[in-house]
Amino acid sequence: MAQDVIGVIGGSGLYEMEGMTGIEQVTVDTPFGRPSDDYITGTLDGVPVVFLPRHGKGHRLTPSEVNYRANIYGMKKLGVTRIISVSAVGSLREEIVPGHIVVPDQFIDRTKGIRKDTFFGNGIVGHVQFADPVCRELSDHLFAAATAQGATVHRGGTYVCMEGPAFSTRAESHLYRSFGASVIGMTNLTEAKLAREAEICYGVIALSTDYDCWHEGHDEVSVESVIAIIKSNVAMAKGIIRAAVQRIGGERTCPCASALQYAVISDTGVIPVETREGLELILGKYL
Ligand SMILES: CSC[C@H]1O[C@H](OP(=O)(O)O)[C@H](O)[C@@H]1O
Ligand SMILES: Nc1ncnc2[nH]cnc12
Repeated sequence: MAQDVIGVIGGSGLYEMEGMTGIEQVTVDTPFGRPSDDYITGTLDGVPVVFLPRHGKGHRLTPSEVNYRANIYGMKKLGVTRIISVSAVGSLREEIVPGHIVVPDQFIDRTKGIRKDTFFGNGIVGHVQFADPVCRELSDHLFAAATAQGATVHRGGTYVCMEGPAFSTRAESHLYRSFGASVIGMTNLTEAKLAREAEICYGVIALSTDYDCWHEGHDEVSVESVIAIIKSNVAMAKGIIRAAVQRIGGERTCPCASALQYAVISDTGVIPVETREGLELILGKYL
């Protein structure tokens, strides 16, 4: 596939991407195991796109079970340089009404170390910069695309990434509000870290589906209420993706493209052969 492929990771409620043409279902093997599902490759209004449902078709994988490393590695293998993540989130702020879109620019990590969130280890140590965890350029395009589609869009905001799968306690929900966080979900931080290590730009279209459990005037979050909001907004979300892929493209000038340049601290001589081979696609040019 030609360069400059856009990856779309569909979250809860988004298991396929309508409107793609020339589609192929591609099974990808990775040194990190199997991705959530086969990738769907093709074009969306002429733009090369690769689609992957994060939880697998039929929503088979919990947020902790998703093999994020395989998912991101597979995207890299298919030539993806930018990933649009589409996700459902709970709102932690009054003004982020269910049905609104948020394009977050920060994360707080409340995962529990169960998931693998780095390509490093097994004899190679590296530390990428992550102060700005999403790609600013890509996020600007996502904001513009969502606005052009008529959505109410909040630019920036902090996404709390919890482990799940149970939703938060009320005390936790209030705690996250006191942090100044905007939204809560269970997946995006892990993807953002791995995308950064794979030098892939990462940006998020988050659909606010509920007020979690802090809001006295609203029922606490349930799967039923989340799915109801997703269903009534899925056309808008797909419209935003279509509009976004038209805006994105060309040479990358952001720091994401060279995130690994100064990241590796290990002496190249000590890196085991199998580790080196497994990371050739991601790190080969630096080793
Ligand atoms: C169905 S509610 C909880 C579920 O929804 C979000 O999924 P995603 O981020 O893949 O859109 C959240 O992270 C949980 O996995
Ligand atoms: N309230 C919430 N907490 C965590 N993940 C969510 N996804 C959608 N709503 C959520």
